[in-house]
Amino acid sequence: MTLDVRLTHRFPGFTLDVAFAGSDGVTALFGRSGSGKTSVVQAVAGLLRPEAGRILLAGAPLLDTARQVEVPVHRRRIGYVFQEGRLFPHLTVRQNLLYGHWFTGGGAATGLARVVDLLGIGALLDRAPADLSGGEKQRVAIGRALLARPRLLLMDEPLAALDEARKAEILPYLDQLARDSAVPILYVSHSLAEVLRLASHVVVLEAGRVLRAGPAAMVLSDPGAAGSLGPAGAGALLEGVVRTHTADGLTEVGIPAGSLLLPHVPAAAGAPVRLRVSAEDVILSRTAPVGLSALNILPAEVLALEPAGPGRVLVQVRLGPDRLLAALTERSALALGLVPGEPCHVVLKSVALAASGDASVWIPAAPDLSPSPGRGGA
Ligand SMILES: Nc1ncnc2c1ncn2[C@@H]1O[C@H](COP(=O)(O)OP(=O)(O)OP(=O)(O)O)[C@@H](O)[C@H]1O
Repeated sequence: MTLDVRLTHRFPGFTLDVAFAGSDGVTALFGRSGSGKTSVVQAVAGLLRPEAGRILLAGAPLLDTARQVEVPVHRRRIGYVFQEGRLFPHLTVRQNLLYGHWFTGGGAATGLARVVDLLGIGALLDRAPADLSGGEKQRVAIGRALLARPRLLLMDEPLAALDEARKAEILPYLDQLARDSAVPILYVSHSLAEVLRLASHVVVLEAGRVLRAGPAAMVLSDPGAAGSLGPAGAGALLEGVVRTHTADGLTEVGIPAGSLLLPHVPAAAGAPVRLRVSAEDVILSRTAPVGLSALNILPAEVLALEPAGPGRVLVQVRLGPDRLLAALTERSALALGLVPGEPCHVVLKSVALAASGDASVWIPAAPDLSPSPGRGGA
């Protein structure tokens, strides 16, 4: 099921002008505070009527201002999960979960059992919302949205109100949801860690416009998106498979360009993993380096060089079918004589696990984009 969004809208001092297509799985809307993420989500939900635009879900219009089509909010069958759960305080968890059903007339028993299992909320069914932790409330809110049998789930910073421990508690459920549920998700976040873990597609918004959009790995390794992703954010997202665990406590992970050694990854051989390399953790060499302590050295090819602030360049290289960014000083790039098309070697100082097919695997934190101080200055 695809989502196709094209809209323009003016607020005083801010113009939203975006066009992008979502994908199956999770499409992340990523960008600084005030870049327009919530406005886009509200337009898709039908809570904001854009001045002009067309929004298609699975080819059918939710909105088409040129043809005066506007499907009312309650007919869109879109689930919306907000920052804080917004459960009905006077209803139990079970009643909250079934609330959406009363409108859609779905097969309550089977749907409830599946959603309760997916989100691990079986023990909470008879409790009142006041007796739940923040993470549990969010899981119930997600369950309620799913039980209304939505065609699309909108999640606007669903973890933003939670502390790190609660985020870590709920992320595996979101992972599972992204993998198991047939419902596509439009996920708003300015946390790169969440985006890297969950998203198959990323739309980077900047000042009301789409800066870059595409598969997560392409956007992360695109020098044009680096300014919005932050200095430690850009780099590469590599899909790999656990090959073996070595006797000295490392894990060998196969990626299309070869294999990488990581600190022990607690996942079985054959498990898919998503790896994250920050552009700051990549060294380039023209010749195969010798006598280095780094474990991960792979042949690559220079694709492009982009200025990245005073005295800095971002070098995009091809690593097998993958792309990767290296942040270098201009001086190093000149000294190395890096030009597009030339072979080189990448030395990876650090590789982090961004996600694992095994939801129980510990995921190290990736840097977040801190919200900028004021709104409207985007
Ligand atoms: N109802 C409104 N009236 C006037 N301006 C608005 C309104 N809603 C949003 N804006 C402005 O539109 C811009 C985008 O806001 P929006 O909430 O969509 O951004 P965002 O990327 O979701 O931000 P955040 O991450 O802080 O939630 C901001 O400048 C905001 O002040």
